[in-house]
Amino acid sequence: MLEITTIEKSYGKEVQVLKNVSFSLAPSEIIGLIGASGAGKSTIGRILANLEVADKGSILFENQQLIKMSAKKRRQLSKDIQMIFQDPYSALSSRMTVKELIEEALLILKIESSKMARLTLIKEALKLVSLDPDHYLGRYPHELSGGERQRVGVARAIVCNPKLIVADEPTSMLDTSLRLELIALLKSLNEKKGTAFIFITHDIALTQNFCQRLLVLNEGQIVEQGSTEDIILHPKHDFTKKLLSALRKLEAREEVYL
Ligand SMILES: Nc1ncnc2c1ncn2[C@@H]1O[C@H](COP(=O)(O)OP(=O)(O)OP(=O)(O)O)[C@@H](O)[C@H]1O
Repeated sequence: MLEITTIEKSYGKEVQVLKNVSFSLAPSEIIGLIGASGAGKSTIGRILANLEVADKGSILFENQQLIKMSAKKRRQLSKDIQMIFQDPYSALSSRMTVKELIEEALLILKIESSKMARLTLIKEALKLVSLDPDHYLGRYPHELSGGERQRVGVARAIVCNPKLIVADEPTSMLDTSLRLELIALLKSLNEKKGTAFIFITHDIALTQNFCQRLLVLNEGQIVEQGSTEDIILHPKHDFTKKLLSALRKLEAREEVYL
C-alpha cells in the first residue's frame, strides 16, 4: 500500500529532521513508530497526511507517487490518508458542533454533495465510535469529555473512509480506561474495514497490543525495524535498548501515580 524510500525533510538550512527514511506498509497492516522526543515521528505523519512536504525521496501510495504530485490531485488523495492527533482539546474547533466538525471533513474533501447523504455518513461515523448521534450531533466540544472528544476526532478521520490512518499519540492524554477503549475502537476499525494504521507512540504495552511491526526512529533515521515482539524482547541497536529502558521507567512511574 505504501512504499517510502529515502525521504528527507529539513526546516530551514540547519535543521535536518528526516534523513534517509525508508519503510513500507501492507494493506490493513498496523505499524508502530517509536523514538525519542524530536526524532521526527510526527513529521513523517504530517508528510503522509499532506500537512508538510518532503524535500526529497519517493512516497508511493497504491503505486501513485505523492511527491511532486499536483496539489489538486494530492488533495483528492487526502481522503485516503487521515490523521488523528494527540490533543483532543486543541484538535477540534470550539465554535463548531459535532455535526459541523465531522461534516467539515466531508466538505473540504468534496466527498458528498447531498446534505442528506452527508448526514447519513456523519451518523454512521458516530455510531462506529460508539457515540449516539441523537445525543451528540448538536453538542460543542466543551460539552464533551476528553474521551468523547477523541472519539469525535476519530469519527472525523473515518467519515472519509480512509485506507490509512496516522495516529499521532492519540492516547497520551487519556486515562488508562479511555486508552483501552480507544485502542479497542481502532482495532475494530482495522478488523471491520481493513484500515491500516501508523501508530506514533511512547507506550510499549500499546505497541504490544496493537502493532504488528515497529519502526525505531532516532534523530531522523530509522535505526531498527522488525516484528513488535522481536524489537521489544530482543532489541539489537543500542538506541532501541536505551529507548525501551527509558519508556519502561516512564511507564512504571505512571503506574505509581495511578
Ligand atoms: N514547523 C517547524 N519548524 C521548525 N522546526 C520544526 C517544525 N516542526 C518540527 N520541527 C522540529 O523538527 C524536529 C522533529 O519534530 P517532530 O514533531 O517530528 O518530532 P517527534 O518525534 O514527533 O517528537 P515528539 O515525540 O516530542 O512529539 C524537532 O526538533 C522539532 O523542533
